[in-house]
Amino acid sequence: MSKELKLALLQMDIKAGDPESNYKKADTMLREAVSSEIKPDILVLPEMWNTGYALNEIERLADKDGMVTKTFLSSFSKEHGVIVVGGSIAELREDGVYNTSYVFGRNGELLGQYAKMHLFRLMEEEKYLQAGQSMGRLEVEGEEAGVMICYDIRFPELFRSLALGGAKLAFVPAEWPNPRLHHWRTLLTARAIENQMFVVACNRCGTSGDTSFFGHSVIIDPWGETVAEAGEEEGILTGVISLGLVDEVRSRIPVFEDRRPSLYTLD
Ligand SMILES: O=C(O)CCC(=O)C(=O)O
Repeated sequence: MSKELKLALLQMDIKAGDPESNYKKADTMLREAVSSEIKPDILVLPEMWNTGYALNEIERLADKDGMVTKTFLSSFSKEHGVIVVGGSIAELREDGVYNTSYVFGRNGELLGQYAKMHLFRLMEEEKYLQAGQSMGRLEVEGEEAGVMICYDIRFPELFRSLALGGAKLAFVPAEWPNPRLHHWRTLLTARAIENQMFVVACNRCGTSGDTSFFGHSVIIDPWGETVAEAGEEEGILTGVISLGLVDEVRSRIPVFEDRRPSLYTLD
C-alpha cells in the first residue's frame, strides 16, 4: 500500500534570545497549519527555534531537560492528532547544552529524539554546545525515518546509514544562512537521489544580527524532484508525498543491491 502523507513545514522567523516570543510564534504557526485546508499529518519546525543562535547566553536560555518544549509539543500533537517533528531546541542537560529535536506522535507520545552530532564550527557551535552521540532513528506511521539537523546534510554517511536501516524519509530542521543557498539545495537533492528517499527540510527565515537566512524550506522526492519549495518569507509550506515512490525508485534503479561495500577500502 502506498502511504500518503500531508506535510506542513513552518518556515519561521526566530527572535534570538527571546524564547517567550518564539514559543508564541510557534504556537500560532502550528495552529494555523492544522487549520489549513490540507489538514497535515506531519508538522515540521526549524532548528533552535526556542532561542535562535543566542550562543553567548545559551545556558541561561536553554530549556531544562526540554521539559517546556516536550510538554508544549506533546500536548499539541495529542490535541490535534498530528505528528510534530519539533525542529530542534536548545536543551540544557547536566553536562551542557544540546541542540535537540523531539518528534511526537498522534497521541502525544515521544516517537524519538536526536541531538545534533556534527557541530558547525563556522558558527562556533562547538564552543557552546555538546555534540549528540547517536543517530536520529524513529518510526513514523509504521515506516522508518530519520532526523538530521542542518550541517548534518554535509555528511552523506549519516543519511546512508539511516537509509540502510530502512529509512524512507529524512527530516532536516535547519538554520541555514546566506549565502549558501546553492549548497543547501544541492546537498539536500543529492541526499535524496543517492539514498532514494524523501528529504523534508525546514529552514528558518529572517535575520539575526549580521546573519540572514533565506528560508527555501523544501520537500524533495526520491528522484530528486522538488515537491514543494518556499520562498524567503515566513509562512507555511505544504506538500503531499507518497512513500510508495521510495520502493518504486529503489526497485527501478537498485542502488542498494548494487553497492559493493567490501571493495570500498583503501588497501
Ligand atoms: O553547513 C552550512 O553551510 C550551514 C550549517 C549551519 O548553519 C548549521 O548547522 O547551523
